[in-house]
Amino acid sequence: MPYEAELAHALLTVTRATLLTRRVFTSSTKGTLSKTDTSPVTIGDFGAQALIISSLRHAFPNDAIIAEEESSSLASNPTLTSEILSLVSSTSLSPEEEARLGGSIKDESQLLSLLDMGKSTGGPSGRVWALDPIDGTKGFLRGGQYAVCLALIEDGDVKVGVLGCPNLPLSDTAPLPTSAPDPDDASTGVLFSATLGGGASSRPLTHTSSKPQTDGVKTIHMHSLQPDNIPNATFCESVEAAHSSHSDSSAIAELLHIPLSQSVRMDSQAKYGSIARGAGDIYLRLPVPGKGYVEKIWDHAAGDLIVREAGGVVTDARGQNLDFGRGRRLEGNTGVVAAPQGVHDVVIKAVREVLEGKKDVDR
Ligand SMILES: Nc1ncnc2c1ncn2[C@@H]1O[C@H](COP(=O)(O)OS(=O)(=O)O)[C@@H](OP(=O)(O)O)[C@H]1O
Ligand SMILES: [Mg+2]
Ligand SMILES: [Mg+2]
Ligand SMILES: [Mg+2]
Repeated sequence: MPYEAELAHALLTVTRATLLTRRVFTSSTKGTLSKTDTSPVTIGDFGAQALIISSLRHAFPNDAIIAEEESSSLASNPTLTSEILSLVSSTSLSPEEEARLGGSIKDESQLLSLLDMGKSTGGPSGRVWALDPIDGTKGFLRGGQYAVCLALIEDGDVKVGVLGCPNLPLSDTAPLPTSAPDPDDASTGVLFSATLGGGASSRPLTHTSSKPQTDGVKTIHMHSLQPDNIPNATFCESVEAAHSSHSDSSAIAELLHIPLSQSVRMDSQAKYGSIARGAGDIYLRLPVPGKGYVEKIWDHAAGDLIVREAGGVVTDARGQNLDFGRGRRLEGNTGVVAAPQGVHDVVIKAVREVLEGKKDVDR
Protein backbone atom coordinates (compact mmCIF):
# COMPACT_ATOMS: atom_id res chain seq x y z
CA MET A 1 0.00 0.00 0.00
CA PRO A 2 1.44 3.41 -0.90
CA TYR A 3 2.51 5.52 2.10
CA GLU A 4 2.23 2.53 4.45
CA ALA A 5 5.39 3.47 6.41
CA GLU A 6 4.34 7.12 6.68
CA LEU A 7 0.86 6.15 7.89
CA ALA A 8 2.20 3.70 10.51
CA HIS A 9 4.63 6.32 11.79
CA ALA A 10 2.00 9.07 11.84
CA LEU A 11 -0.43 6.84 13.79
CA LEU A 12 2.17 6.02 16.42
CA THR A 13 3.56 9.52 16.86
CA VAL A 14 0.07 11.06 17.02
CA THR A 15 -0.92 8.44 19.61
CA ARG A 16 2.08 9.29 21.80
CA ALA A 17 1.41 13.02 21.53
CA THR A 18 -2.35 12.67 22.08
CA LEU A 19 -1.79 10.66 25.25
CA LEU A 20 0.53 13.46 26.45
CA THR A 21 -2.17 16.07 25.80
CA ARG A 22 -4.68 13.95 27.68
CA ARG A 23 -2.44 14.07 30.77
CA VAL A 24 -2.41 17.88 30.55
CA PHE A 25 -6.18 17.95 29.87
CA THR A 26 -6.89 16.19 33.15
CA SER A 27 -4.35 18.21 35.15
CA SER A 28 -5.41 21.36 36.99
CA THR A 29 -2.46 23.39 35.63
CA LYS A 30 -2.04 23.65 31.88
CA GLY A 31 0.76 26.25 31.69
CA THR A 32 -1.29 28.55 29.48
CA LEU A 33 0.35 31.51 27.72
CA SER A 34 -1.12 34.06 25.36
CA LYS A 35 0.60 34.35 21.96
CA THR A 36 1.22 37.62 20.13
CA ASP A 37 -2.11 37.19 18.28
CA THR A 38 -3.73 36.75 21.77
CA SER A 39 -4.64 33.11 21.06
CA PRO A 40 -3.78 30.61 23.83
CA VAL A 41 -1.01 27.99 23.85
CA THR A 42 -0.30 25.48 26.63
CA ILE A 43 2.45 23.10 27.73
CA GLY A 44 0.32 20.43 26.01
CA ASP A 45 0.69 22.18 22.62
CA PHE A 46 4.48 22.59 23.06
CA GLY A 47 5.01 19.04 24.39
CA ALA A 48 2.98 17.41 21.60
CA GLN A 49 4.72 19.48 18.91
CA ALA A 50 8.23 18.69 20.22
CA LEU A 51 7.52 14.94 20.41
CA ILE A 52 6.02 14.73 16.92
CA ILE A 53 8.78 16.79 15.31
CA SER A 54 11.42 14.70 17.09
CA SER A 55 9.95 11.49 15.65
CA LEU A 56 9.56 12.95 12.14
CA ARG A 57 13.22 14.07 12.13
CA HIS A 58 14.17 10.54 13.15
CA ALA A 59 12.08 8.69 10.55
CA PHE A 60 12.00 11.12 7.63
CA PRO A 61 15.02 13.40 8.03
CA ASN A 62 14.72 14.88 4.54
CA ASP A 63 11.08 15.95 4.84
CA ALA A 64 10.09 19.55 5.58
CA ILE A 65 7.77 20.39 8.49
CA ILE A 66 5.16 23.11 8.93
CA ALA A 67 3.98 23.34 12.53
CA GLU A 68 1.84 25.85 14.38
CA GLU A 69 3.97 26.61 17.44
CA GLU A 70 7.46 28.05 17.95
CA SER A 71 9.76 28.41 20.94
CA SER A 72 9.57 32.23 20.97
CA SER A 73 5.98 31.94 22.31
CA LEU A 74 7.53 30.40 25.43
CA ALA A 75 9.16 33.79 26.01
CA SER A 76 12.25 32.24 27.63
CA ASN A 77 10.09 30.94 30.48
CA PRO A 78 12.42 28.45 32.25
CA THR A 79 9.73 27.09 34.58
CA LEU A 80 7.40 26.15 31.74
CA THR A 81 10.30 24.83 29.65
CA SER A 82 11.28 22.42 32.40
CA GLU A 83 7.63 21.40 32.91
CA ILE A 84 7.41 20.57 29.18
CA LEU A 85 10.64 18.56 29.36
CA SER A 86 9.30 16.46 32.21
CA LEU A 87 6.02 16.03 30.34
CA VAL A 88 7.73 14.71 27.19
CA SER A 89 9.99 12.47 29.26
CA SER A 90 7.22 10.29 30.70
CA THR A 91 5.83 8.16 27.93
CA SER A 92 2.80 5.89 27.61
CA LEU A 93 4.33 3.70 24.89
CA SER A 94 6.40 0.51 25.11
CA PRO A 95 10.22 0.70 24.79
CA GLU A 96 9.95 -0.86 21.28
CA GLU A 97 7.49 1.80 20.17
CA GLU A 98 9.64 4.54 21.69
CA ALA A 99 12.60 3.20 19.73
CA ARG A 100 10.58 3.37 16.49
CA LEU A 101 9.95 7.04 17.24
CA GLY A 102 13.63 7.73 17.88
CA GLY A 103 13.57 7.82 21.68
CA SER A 104 13.22 10.67 24.10
CA ILE A 105 14.17 14.35 24.10
CA LYS A 106 17.43 14.79 26.02
CA ASP A 107 17.40 18.29 27.44
CA GLU A 108 15.88 21.75 27.30
CA SER A 109 18.08 23.01 24.53
CA GLN A 110 17.09 20.06 22.28
CA LEU A 111 13.44 20.68 23.21
CA LEU A 112 13.62 24.35 22.16
CA SER A 113 15.40 23.60 18.92
CA LEU A 114 12.86 20.87 18.01
CA LEU A 115 10.03 23.35 18.57
CA ASP A 116 11.58 25.58 15.90
CA MET A 117 11.91 22.90 13.22
CA GLY A 118 8.39 23.50 11.92
CA LYS A 119 9.07 26.71 10.03
CA SER A 120 9.05 25.46 6.44
CA THR A 121 7.30 27.79 4.03
CA GLY A 122 5.73 24.85 2.13
CA GLY A 123 4.64 25.41 -1.46
CA PRO A 124 3.74 23.41 -4.56
CA SER A 125 6.63 20.92 -4.58
CA GLY A 126 8.31 18.47 -2.23
CA ARG A 127 7.24 16.59 0.89
CA VAL A 128 6.05 18.56 3.90
CA TRP A 129 4.38 17.44 7.13
CA ALA A 130 1.68 19.81 8.46
CA LEU A 131 1.31 19.62 12.23
CA ASP A 132 -1.18 21.13 14.65
CA PRO A 133 -0.19 19.75 18.06
CA ILE A 134 -3.48 20.81 19.65
CA ASP A 135 -6.18 22.01 17.29
CA GLY A 136 -8.92 23.72 19.27
CA THR A 137 -6.73 24.93 22.14
CA LYS A 138 -9.70 26.95 23.37
CA GLY A 139 -11.79 23.76 23.42
CA PHE A 140 -8.94 21.99 25.23
CA LEU A 141 -8.98 24.71 27.89
CA ARG A 142 -12.76 24.77 28.30
CA GLY A 143 -12.98 20.97 28.63
CA GLY A 144 -14.40 20.32 25.15
CA GLN A 145 -13.17 18.76 21.92
CA TYR A 146 -9.67 19.10 20.51
CA ALA A 147 -7.50 17.14 18.08
CA VAL A 148 -3.83 16.35 17.45
CA CYS A 149 -3.45 16.71 13.69
CA LEU A 150 -0.72 15.50 11.34
CA ALA A 151 -0.72 15.29 7.53
CA LEU A 152 1.84 14.54 4.85
CA ILE A 153 1.55 16.80 1.82
CA GLU A 154 3.49 15.89 -1.33
CA ASP A 155 3.66 18.30 -4.26
CA GLY A 156 0.67 20.15 -2.84
CA ASP A 157 -1.55 17.06 -2.38
CA VAL A 158 -2.43 15.55 0.99
CA LYS A 159 -1.29 11.90 0.94
CA VAL A 160 -1.63 10.89 4.60
CA GLY A 161 -3.78 12.33 7.39
CA VAL A 162 -4.14 11.37 11.05
CA LEU A 163 -6.35 12.97 13.72
CA GLY A 164 -6.09 12.05 17.40
CA CYS A 165 -9.42 12.91 19.06
CA PRO A 166 -9.18 11.94 22.74
CA ASN A 167 -12.58 13.38 23.70
CA LEU A 168 -14.73 11.88 20.94
CA PRO A 169 -16.59 8.62 21.55
CA LEU A 170 -14.74 5.56 20.27
CA SER A 171 -17.92 4.20 18.71
CA ASP A 172 -18.51 5.29 15.11
CA THR A 173 -22.25 5.11 15.69
CA ALA A 174 -22.39 7.27 18.84
CA PRO A 175 -24.16 10.60 18.36
CA LEU A 176 -22.14 13.82 18.20
CA PRO A 177 -21.26 14.74 21.78
CA THR A 178 -22.88 17.94 22.97
CA SER A 179 -21.58 17.98 26.53
CA ALA A 180 -18.15 17.88 28.17
CA PRO A 181 -16.45 14.49 27.79
CA ASP A 182 -15.48 12.27 30.69
CA PRO A 183 -11.74 11.65 30.18
CA ASP A 184 -11.84 8.54 32.41
CA ASP A 185 -14.48 6.87 30.25
CA ALA A 186 -12.79 3.94 28.46
CA SER A 187 -15.20 4.31 25.53
CA THR A 188 -13.74 7.74 24.73
CA GLY A 189 -10.80 8.43 22.42
CA VAL A 190 -10.44 7.70 18.71
CA LEU A 191 -7.85 8.06 15.95
CA PHE A 192 -8.97 8.81 12.40
CA SER A 193 -6.65 8.23 9.46
CA ALA A 194 -6.55 8.11 5.68
CA THR A 195 -4.14 7.70 2.81
CA LEU A 196 -4.89 9.04 -0.66
CA GLY A 197 -6.74 6.30 -2.55
CA GLY A 198 -6.58 3.98 0.46
CA GLY A 199 -9.82 4.90 2.26
CA ALA A 200 -10.42 6.30 5.74
CA SER A 201 -10.43 4.46 9.07
CA SER A 202 -11.05 4.86 12.76
CA ARG A 203 -9.39 2.95 15.60
CA PRO A 204 -9.13 3.16 19.40
CA LEU A 205 -6.73 5.83 20.58
CA THR A 206 -4.81 3.57 22.94
CA HIS A 207 -4.68 0.46 20.81
CA THR A 208 -1.47 0.88 18.89
CA SER A 209 1.18 -1.44 20.07
CA SER A 210 1.45 -4.83 18.44
CA LYS A 211 -0.53 -4.56 15.22
CA PRO A 212 -1.21 -0.91 14.48
CA GLN A 213 -2.46 -1.80 10.99
CA THR A 214 -5.30 -4.07 12.08
CA ASP A 215 -6.23 -3.89 15.78
CA GLY A 216 -9.68 -2.36 16.26
CA VAL A 217 -9.52 -0.70 12.84
CA LYS A 218 -12.78 0.12 11.08
CA THR A 219 -13.33 1.57 7.64
CA ILE A 220 -15.45 4.70 7.91
CA HIS A 221 -17.93 6.27 5.48
CA MET A 222 -19.91 9.47 5.30
CA HIS A 223 -23.70 9.18 5.31
CA SER A 224 -24.91 8.68 1.76
CA LEU A 225 -27.18 11.70 1.93
CA GLN A 226 -29.26 12.69 -1.11
CA PRO A 227 -30.86 16.10 -1.77
CA ASP A 228 -34.34 14.87 -0.74
CA ASN A 229 -33.00 13.98 2.72
CA ILE A 230 -31.14 17.22 3.42
CA PRO A 231 -33.71 18.37 6.00
CA ASN A 232 -32.63 15.35 8.09
CA ALA A 233 -28.96 16.39 7.97
CA THR A 234 -26.89 17.44 10.96
CA PHE A 235 -24.34 20.16 10.41
CA CYS A 236 -21.42 21.07 12.62
CA GLU A 237 -19.52 24.29 12.98
CA SER A 238 -16.97 26.01 15.23
CA VAL A 239 -17.85 26.90 18.80
CA GLU A 240 -16.20 30.29 18.32
CA ALA A 241 -18.35 32.74 16.32
CA ALA A 242 -15.09 34.61 15.64
CA HIS A 243 -13.85 31.59 13.63
CA SER A 244 -16.99 30.87 11.61
CA SER A 245 -20.09 33.01 11.10
CA HIS A 246 -22.94 31.49 13.08
CA SER A 247 -25.49 33.87 11.60
CA ASP A 248 -24.61 32.82 8.03
CA SER A 249 -24.78 29.12 8.95
CA SER A 250 -28.25 29.68 10.42
CA ALA A 251 -29.39 31.35 7.20
CA ILE A 252 -27.96 28.48 5.12
CA ALA A 253 -29.63 25.89 7.35
CA GLU A 254 -32.93 27.73 6.93
CA LEU A 255 -32.56 27.72 3.13
CA LEU A 256 -31.91 23.97 3.21
CA HIS A 257 -34.78 23.36 5.68
CA ILE A 258 -32.39 21.92 8.28
CA PRO A 259 -33.71 22.63 11.78
CA LEU A 260 -31.17 24.55 13.87
CA SER A 261 -31.65 22.00 16.64
CA GLN A 262 -29.74 19.63 14.34
CA SER A 263 -26.56 21.72 14.45
CA VAL A 264 -23.66 20.87 16.74
CA ARG A 265 -20.93 23.29 17.71
CA MET A 266 -17.64 21.56 18.27
CA ASP A 267 -14.02 22.71 18.47
CA SER A 268 -11.26 21.52 16.16
CA GLN A 269 -10.85 19.03 13.31
CA ALA A 270 -12.94 16.61 15.41
CA LYS A 271 -15.66 18.04 13.11
CA TYR A 272 -14.02 16.47 10.03
CA GLY A 273 -13.56 13.11 11.81
CA SER A 274 -17.16 13.14 13.02
CA ILE A 275 -18.77 13.72 9.65
CA ALA A 276 -16.35 11.26 7.99
CA ARG A 277 -17.82 8.46 10.14
CA GLY A 278 -21.41 9.59 9.65
CA ALA A 279 -21.85 11.19 13.10
CA GLY A 280 -23.09 14.35 11.45
CA ASP A 281 -23.25 15.23 7.79
CA ILE A 282 -22.06 18.71 6.88
CA TYR A 283 -19.20 20.90 8.17
CA LEU A 284 -19.67 24.61 7.53
CA ARG A 285 -16.85 27.07 8.21
CA LEU A 286 -17.98 30.45 6.99
CA PRO A 287 -15.72 33.50 6.76
CA VAL A 288 -16.43 36.16 9.35
CA PRO A 289 -17.13 39.46 7.59
CA GLY A 290 -14.50 42.15 8.08
CA LYS A 291 -11.78 39.76 9.32
CA GLY A 292 -10.02 38.74 6.09
CA TYR A 293 -8.76 35.64 7.96
CA VAL A 294 -6.82 33.15 5.83
CA GLU A 295 -7.00 29.55 7.09
CA LYS A 296 -3.81 27.71 8.11
CA ILE A 297 -2.98 24.43 6.36
CA TRP A 298 -2.46 22.56 9.67
CA ASP A 299 -6.09 23.28 10.61
CA HIS A 300 -7.45 21.39 7.57
CA ALA A 301 -4.99 19.05 5.80
CA ALA A 302 -5.65 15.82 7.73
CA GLY A 303 -9.41 16.39 7.98
CA ASP A 304 -9.73 17.25 4.28
CA LEU A 305 -8.21 13.90 3.23
CA ILE A 306 -10.12 11.86 5.84
CA VAL A 307 -13.48 13.28 4.69
CA ARG A 308 -12.67 12.85 0.99
CA GLU A 309 -11.51 9.27 1.51
CA ALA A 310 -14.73 8.57 3.45
CA GLY A 311 -16.80 9.58 0.41
CA GLY A 312 -17.20 13.28 1.03
CA VAL A 313 -16.38 16.43 -0.89
CA VAL A 314 -14.40 19.25 0.71
CA THR A 315 -14.21 22.69 -0.86
CA ASP A 316 -14.11 26.29 0.22
CA ALA A 317 -17.24 28.45 0.37
CA ARG A 318 -16.97 29.13 -3.38
CA GLY A 319 -16.80 25.44 -4.28
CA GLN A 320 -13.01 25.40 -4.99
CA ASN A 321 -10.87 22.51 -3.74
CA LEU A 322 -8.62 23.38 -0.80
CA ASP A 323 -5.14 24.07 -2.21
CA PHE A 324 -2.39 22.91 0.16
CA GLY A 325 0.41 23.94 -2.19
CA ARG A 326 0.27 27.68 -1.55
CA GLY A 327 2.48 27.86 1.55
CA ARG A 328 1.60 27.84 5.25
CA ARG A 329 -1.88 29.19 4.61
CA LEU A 330 -4.76 28.34 2.27
CA GLU A 331 -4.07 31.49 0.26
CA GLY A 332 -6.44 30.51 -2.56
CA ASN A 333 -9.44 29.61 -0.42
CA THR A 334 -12.03 31.17 1.81
CA GLY A 335 -14.08 29.17 4.33
CA VAL A 336 -14.72 25.40 4.20
CA VAL A 337 -17.76 23.36 3.14
CA ALA A 338 -17.54 19.60 3.65
CA ALA A 339 -20.50 17.38 2.79
CA PRO A 340 -21.43 13.96 1.38
CA GLN A 341 -20.92 13.67 -2.38
CA GLY A 342 -24.65 13.48 -3.13
CA VAL A 343 -25.48 16.87 -1.58
CA HIS A 344 -22.31 18.99 -1.73
CA ASP A 345 -23.50 20.89 -4.84
CA VAL A 346 -26.81 21.72 -3.20
CA VAL A 347 -25.08 22.92 -0.02
CA ILE A 348 -22.64 25.09 -2.00
CA LYS A 349 -25.57 26.64 -3.89
CA ALA A 350 -27.17 27.62 -0.58
CA VAL A 351 -23.85 28.90 0.81
CA ARG A 352 -23.30 31.08 -2.27
CA GLU A 353 -26.84 32.35 -2.18
CA VAL A 354 -26.46 33.48 1.43
CA LEU A 355 -22.91 34.88 1.14
CA GLU A 356 -23.40 36.61 -2.21
CA GLY A 357 -26.76 37.99 -1.17
CA LYS A 358 -25.10 40.07 1.52
CA LYS A 359 -23.79 43.56 1.06
CA ASP A 360 -20.62 42.86 3.04
CA VAL A 361 -18.11 41.82 0.38
CA ASP A 362 -15.04 41.41 2.59
CA ARG A 363 -14.99 37.63 2.40
N1 LIG B 1 -10.16 34.37 13.26
C1 LIG B 1 -10.14 33.07 12.99
N2 LIG B 1 -10.95 32.57 12.04
C2 LIG B 1 -10.93 31.28 11.75
N3 LIG B 1 -10.16 30.37 12.38
C3 LIG B 1 -9.34 30.82 13.32
C4 LIG B 1 -9.28 32.18 13.69
N4 LIG B 1 -8.39 32.32 14.67
C5 LIG B 1 -7.90 31.10 14.90
N5 LIG B 1 -8.45 30.20 14.08
C6 LIG B 1 -8.16 28.78 14.00
O1 LIG B 1 -9.27 27.99 14.45
C7 LIG B 1 -8.73 26.84 15.07
C8 LIG B 1 -9.73 26.22 16.01
O2 LIG B 1 -10.63 25.50 15.24
P1 LIG B 1 -12.16 25.78 15.19
O3 LIG B 1 -12.37 27.20 14.85
O4 LIG B 1 -12.74 24.78 14.27
O5 LIG B 1 -12.64 25.43 16.63
S1 LIG B 1 -13.22 26.42 17.69
O6 LIG B 1 -13.32 27.74 17.16
O7 LIG B 1 -12.26 26.33 18.81
O8 LIG B 1 -14.52 25.89 18.03
C9 LIG B 1 -7.54 27.37 15.78
O9 LIG B 1 -6.65 26.31 15.92
P2 LIG B 1 -5.71 26.19 17.20
O10 LIG B 1 -4.94 27.48 17.26
O11 LIG B 1 -4.85 25.03 16.83
O12 LIG B 1 -6.57 25.95 18.36
C10 LIG B 1 -7.00 28.44 14.87
O13 LIG B 1 -5.96 28.03 14.05
MG1 LIG C 1 -3.45 28.03 18.13
MG1 LIG D 1 -5.63 24.59 14.87
MG1 LIG E 1 -3.11 24.38 17.58
